[in-house]
Amino acid sequence: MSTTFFIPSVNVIGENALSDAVPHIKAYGFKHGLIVTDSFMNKSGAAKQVSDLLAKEGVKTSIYDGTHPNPTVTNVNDGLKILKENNCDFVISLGGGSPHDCAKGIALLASNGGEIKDYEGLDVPKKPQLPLVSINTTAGTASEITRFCIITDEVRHIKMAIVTSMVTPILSVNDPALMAGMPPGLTAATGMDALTHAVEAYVSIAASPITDACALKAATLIADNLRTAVKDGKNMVARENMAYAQLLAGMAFNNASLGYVHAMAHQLGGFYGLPHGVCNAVLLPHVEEYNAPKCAGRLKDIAAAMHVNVDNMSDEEGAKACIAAIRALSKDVNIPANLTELKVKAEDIPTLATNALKDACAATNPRVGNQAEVEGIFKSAM
Ligand SMILES: NC(=O)c1ccc[n+]([C@@H]2O[C@H](COP(=O)([O-])OP(=O)(O)OC[C@H]3O[C@@H](n4cnc5c(N)ncnc54)[C@H](O)[C@@H]3O)[C@@H](O)[C@H]2O)c1
Ligand SMILES: CCCCCCO
Ligand SMILES: [Fe+2]
Ligand SMILES: [Zn+2]
Repeated sequence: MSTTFFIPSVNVIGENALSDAVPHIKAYGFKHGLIVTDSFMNKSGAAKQVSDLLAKEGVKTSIYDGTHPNPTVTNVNDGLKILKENNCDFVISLGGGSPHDCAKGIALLASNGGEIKDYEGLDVPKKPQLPLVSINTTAGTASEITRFCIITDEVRHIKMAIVTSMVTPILSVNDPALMAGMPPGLTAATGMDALTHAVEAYVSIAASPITDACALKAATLIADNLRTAVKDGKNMVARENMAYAQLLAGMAFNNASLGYVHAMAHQLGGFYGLPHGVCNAVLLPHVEEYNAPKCAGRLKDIAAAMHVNVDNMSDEEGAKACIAAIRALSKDVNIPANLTELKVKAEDIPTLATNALKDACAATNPRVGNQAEVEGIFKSAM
């Protein structure tokens, strides 16, 4: 059976990526872009920096800066209104995963019409979204390159996964200078989200030689650079390596998908509005302990990529060493120790587990669990 490898056709990464991306954007010939961002990125002046760069090339911009962390259906509808009022012919997302996903929702409705919930699930939209240029400022969700769009339905308190190549941006920008201002907690959470993407993609039943290469390199770069990026956010070598790491991890999961960590983390995000990366980091060791009987050798490979000496270890020992390395990294970057610290309530676990088993990410987990087992994993993380 063949595999398909989805990524944007143009991806500008590293020092000066933002200014180096401008000629690519100009070449598309767009006239008026909607910048989709959040209030922090607007107040910090980043949105003005982007609009000024484009204005110099004769490209007009309008701004929607109402994106919430875990963007909502209302965010998408509010942004779409501004896009239509200004007759925008393309969309620019500026920020982390939340503005990227909000922008995907806006761009998708601009070309396909209807409501965002109409597109929940796999490959529903018939037409590509309005062209999207994604400028990334966290490292990261890799939403700036993926075919996933996660929108919170604030009425049903669930996160809808819209999975379609029709939401893939045409151009992604990863400039470490836009990431240098991330506080240590955000650097740690988004870095552990990227590690989760690499690990889940590598143990996924849909892994391929291409996604494996991306996942292992991502794990190495994260092991080598995340601690430094958290301790010294102005270390631009660490910031640039984390930008590459999260992009590689995104290339992996965009094509191998994910597993129970994300399926369960999405429920915590939808139910409690908890930060995505933190939920993943707390759940990751517990899910991989559950998965280990089915993918010990794969976890041993991840341990080796994270510079653990597994030469004389069995697969089972290597898997244990991998989970220990993940826990050590999590601790070193001050990720909360458990779900209790995140104020998750034990009485919610049955609902969280039911919804996690329905999440699109669950389908590629290497071990197939049932309600009781997934409840057990949540309980072990409390
Ligand atoms: N579509 C996908 O492929 C995909 C993958 C993983 C996660 N996600 C989604 O991404 C969202 C999480 O995104 P995130 O973790 O990037 O965070 P985020 O976009 O929610 O941003 C979190 C906070 O950090 C701030 N911030 C962003 N960049 C900053 C910077 N450079 N300096 C200082 N502050 C900055 C934002 O203003 C915001 O207040 C979740 O909704 C999750 O579901 C999507
Ligand atoms: C299959 C849905 C993938 C969602 C991206 C990570 O939040
Ligand atoms: Fe996710
Ligand atoms: Zn993620």
